[in-house]
Amino acid sequence: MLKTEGLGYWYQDKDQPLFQGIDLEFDAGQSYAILGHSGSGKTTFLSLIAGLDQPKEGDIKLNERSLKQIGLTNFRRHDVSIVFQAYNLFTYMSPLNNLLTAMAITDAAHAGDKAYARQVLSDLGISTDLAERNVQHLSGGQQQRVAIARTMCCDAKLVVADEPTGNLDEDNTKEVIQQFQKIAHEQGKCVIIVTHEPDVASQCDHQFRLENKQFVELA
Ligand SMILES: Nc1ncnc2c1ncn2[C@@H]1O[C@H](COP(=O)(O)OP(=O)(O)OP(=O)(O)O)[C@@H](O)[C@H]1O
Repeated sequence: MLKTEGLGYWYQDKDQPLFQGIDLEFDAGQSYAILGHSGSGKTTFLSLIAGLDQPKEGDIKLNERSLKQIGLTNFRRHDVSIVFQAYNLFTYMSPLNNLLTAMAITDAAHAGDKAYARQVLSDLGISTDLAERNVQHLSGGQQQRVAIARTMCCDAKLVVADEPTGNLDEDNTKEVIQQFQKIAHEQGKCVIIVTHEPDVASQCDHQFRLENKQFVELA
């Protein structure tokens, strides 16, 4: 589904590329973890496949179409959904309105469907009562579940997450990873997660480590 071809990136003020010549394939219905030491370039890689930045070398293709051909704005709106460590919800809105807004912005099939949004939230343990409160009244674990619900109710087939469990305790981490597995296995989406935590990575279907400018697949 998503392919990188000879992908390379470097920041102008650095004399070395972060990675170069990267050929990877990510399939629908599968989850992938990207590990690597701090500063190795994991977030940079994620920002390229999320269409937030452009490669210096090589190409990224979604279903054989280059992101350049799709157009980054179009790609970001319809094809990719991002989950951040800091949740990045609209903090002045309720969980329900966060989902409705995301569905409207991305022209999702369920746009405007309040009952559907409530059901997705409820499946993730966000009660009808919580769904109507301001998100700032929710715990970190609950806010991350709202962020995941937002991803689930949008139609983007690619889901990328940057340290999604970085702020969560053990129980919430387990819950969140289970939800990502559901997104991959039940919704048939391609899930790519950057994480520092080997325990989190080992629950994904595939693991890569970014080291020495290359991605090495772990057994
Ligand atoms: N906008 C930028 N300009 C210049 N250098 C940058 C920029 N963003 C990141 N870097 C540098 O690029 C390298 C890779 O950063 P990146 O955030 O991708 O690493 P990471 O593996 O995600 O790190 P961490 O695990 O600590 O989040 C680091 O040395 C970082 O300082």
